[in-house]
Amino acid sequence: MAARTTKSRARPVRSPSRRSGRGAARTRTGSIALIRRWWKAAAGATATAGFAVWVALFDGAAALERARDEVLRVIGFGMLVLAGWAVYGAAASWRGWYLDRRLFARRTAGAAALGLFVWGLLGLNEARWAVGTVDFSEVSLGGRFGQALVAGLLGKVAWVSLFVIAAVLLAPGPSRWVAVHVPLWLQEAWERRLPHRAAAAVGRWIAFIFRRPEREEEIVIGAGEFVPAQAAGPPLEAPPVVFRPRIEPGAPASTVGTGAAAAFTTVPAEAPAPPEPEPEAEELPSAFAQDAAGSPAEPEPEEPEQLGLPLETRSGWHLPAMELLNPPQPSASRRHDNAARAQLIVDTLASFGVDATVVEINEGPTVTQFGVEPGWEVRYKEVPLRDENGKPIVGPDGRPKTERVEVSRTRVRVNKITALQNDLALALAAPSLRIEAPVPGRAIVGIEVPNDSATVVTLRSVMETKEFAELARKSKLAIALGKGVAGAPVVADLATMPHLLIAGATGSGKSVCMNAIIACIMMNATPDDVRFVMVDPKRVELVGYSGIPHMAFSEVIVDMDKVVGVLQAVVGEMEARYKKFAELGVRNIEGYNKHPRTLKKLPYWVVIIDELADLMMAAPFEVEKLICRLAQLARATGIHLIVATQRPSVDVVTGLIKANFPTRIAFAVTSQTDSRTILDMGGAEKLLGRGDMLYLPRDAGKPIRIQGVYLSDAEVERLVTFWKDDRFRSLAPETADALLEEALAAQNGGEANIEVEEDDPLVIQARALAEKHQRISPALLQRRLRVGYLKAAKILELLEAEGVVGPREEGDSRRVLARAGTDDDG
Ligand SMILES: Nc1ncnc2c1ncn2[C@@H]1O[C@H](COP(=O)(O)OP(=O)(O)OP(=O)(O)O)[C@@H](O)[C@H]1O
Repeated sequence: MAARTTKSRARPVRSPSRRSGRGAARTRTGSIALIRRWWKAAAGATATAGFAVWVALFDGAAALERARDEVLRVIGFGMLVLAGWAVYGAAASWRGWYLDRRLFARRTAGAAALGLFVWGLLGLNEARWAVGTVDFSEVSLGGRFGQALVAGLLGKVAWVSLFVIAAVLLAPGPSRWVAVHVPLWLQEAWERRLPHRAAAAVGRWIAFIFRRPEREEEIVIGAGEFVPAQAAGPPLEAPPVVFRPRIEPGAPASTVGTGAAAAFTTVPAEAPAPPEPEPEAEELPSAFAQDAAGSPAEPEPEEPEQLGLPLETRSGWHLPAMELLNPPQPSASRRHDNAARAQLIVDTLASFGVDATVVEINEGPTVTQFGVEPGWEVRYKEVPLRDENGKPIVGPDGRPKTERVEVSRTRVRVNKITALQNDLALALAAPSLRIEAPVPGRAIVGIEVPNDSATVVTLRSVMETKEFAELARKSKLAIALGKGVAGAPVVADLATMPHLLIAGATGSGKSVCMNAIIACIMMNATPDDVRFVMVDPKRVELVGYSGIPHMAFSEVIVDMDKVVGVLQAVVGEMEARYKKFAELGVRNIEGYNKHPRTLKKLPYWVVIIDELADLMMAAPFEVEKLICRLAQLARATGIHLIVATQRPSVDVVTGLIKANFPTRIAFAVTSQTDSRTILDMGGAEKLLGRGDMLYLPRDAGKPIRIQGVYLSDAEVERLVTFWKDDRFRSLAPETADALLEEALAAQNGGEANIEVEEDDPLVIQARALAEKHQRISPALLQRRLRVGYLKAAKILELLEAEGVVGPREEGDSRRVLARAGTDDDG
């Protein structure tokens, strides 16, 4: 302050010289001021002009657009949230909400959470809109910020939590109500099995999408002729639909009955087509017909590989190409409506008070399996309604009002469904129906309903599947059996079976099955790998194979006299193999073939007997003994038996034979007893014939239903021609005929040693038998006198010498000459 006073006092002091030149100085100062003013005016004018030019050149609209786009890109329509918050802030200050600090804090936090939740919701929405240069499909309606709010799983969890927080803070009352009631709703939904059903439906839907095998082209047997090939039909059924009864099965008895009857009238069930006559062998589909009309003799292998196996083996053998077999043909479209049949099944069950739903439909080549899930058996009770004083409430009609209350809830028993088998067959108008309860490994009951037309499963269609290819790579004895009820291929390894018993009524498909097994092996194994021993008493089925290099003995055995010798020869081979194994210290054929000291690999032997009943008639004791011996011991030596019979009675398929053949195939049989004889359980009597079979694998508790593969005679012929080709002549391995001759000689030698005296008690009994019969045969003596074939033949020779019986006639039987009996048992 003092300094400022000093300064102001000092200012008036001026130099005398300055005072003296005041006029000139004033003139100079005025011109400088003028220059300065001009300069300022010029600068101002220049700046104004520059600004005017800049304004003239500047594109304000574009800049604004850029700014708007940038804002939209970053916050998107989240600006609405910002606006909402601003409105909330204005309202809070206007209304003085901030005065109640706790309420204000809660509401503010709630508004913030709600705003962020809405912003996240916008961030989830990647709309196909664009504003200016902003594409919302890239940045979302919530802009980048909205997108960031819901990024990743954690972001989404946090976003959902924001909603909960907002709801709790802004609406605590309703939130509490929801929190109390939602668990109750969930509990009820759980009790009604809604989540289970939803999960099952989703699971089935996924399974339906991913599991369904590709529709293979197939051939269809139509009404007496093969239906011409058609393009693949419509999808078998819509994605999983659960069929529920249209009537209430759990309702009190009174509601069932009229309800069921009413429901049946509306079911648009289609009447199944009338049974179609058997196709004639000549009337084969296009591919088959081509064969009949003289197909090219033998197609040259085009593919270098088949099933991943080299077509040419090291020893010079060639394996036949797949083209030798008939290609799969497209299947015909079905006329039946599976959805209607499923509805009919649940309605029929419901009409008998059985609650069930069809949860799965599997259409196979011959039958369609409806997977039925048993429902609940609910018991109700009528309880009188009472007012708050405990008095019964009376209705307008004067009767006490009642309420229906659930008393108990139990699962429907499976045998309630199986007991309705005939009623279901009636409702579906199905010729026969089989129920598999439960389907192994599944929580459903399988109701198998025949299709209106069967589809032929060609051998090639199963051999070309990856299941078969995988097995064939591991085993030379891989077999394509057919397709299951859901159309999945079924393959098996004969080496692990290790023996197979096939039984079924005549015309059910046994021979086709055996031919398919043989063909399958012939397609994949050379004579160095596998050899066949074939016994065909019927002289029709297997004789066509004679001459192929796979035969262990050069002929197919048709003569019953040789059967015992053949079986003994096979036993001899088995024993010889065991000796070889012992020398090398190995335990089985695999060990022997891999052993470094093995000079020549041993081939597998497959012994095929077409009619066991004929063998058992000819020499029951020897045949049973030898077959059981082989079945028990031959497996390790690589000898496997396939035995077929059309007489599945206990005298043919004896307990001993059954015990030694754990793997069995039952074709259609006439009675449940026959089915029990083969499989130890019923079911085969319900089969439809023509390749429809039940396959009981070794360790399985239950058989699998399969439509067996079909092999035409022309295919067999082509295969046989292939293997009989001259180019293989030099390679043909030695047969084991010497072994057979040795066995037969031993059998004959044994015959020479059998002494039969005239006063032998057996001869006396034979004479007594002759008195009772008009004809007599060795088989009769074998059965009645319990002797072997050779002894029986010797006794008959003695009786012939005595003139009691005549000479041997057709079928080994002899006429009784000494006197005429009463019955014709021979
Ligand atoms: N897998 C199959 N697919 C379609 N049709 C088949 C199948 N198997 C057999 N068939 C039909 O059934 C008919 C009889 O079959 P097959 O000759 O194999 O019966 P079988 O049981 O051996 O009779 P038999 O004991 O009298 O010899 C065949 O001609 C064929 O038309």
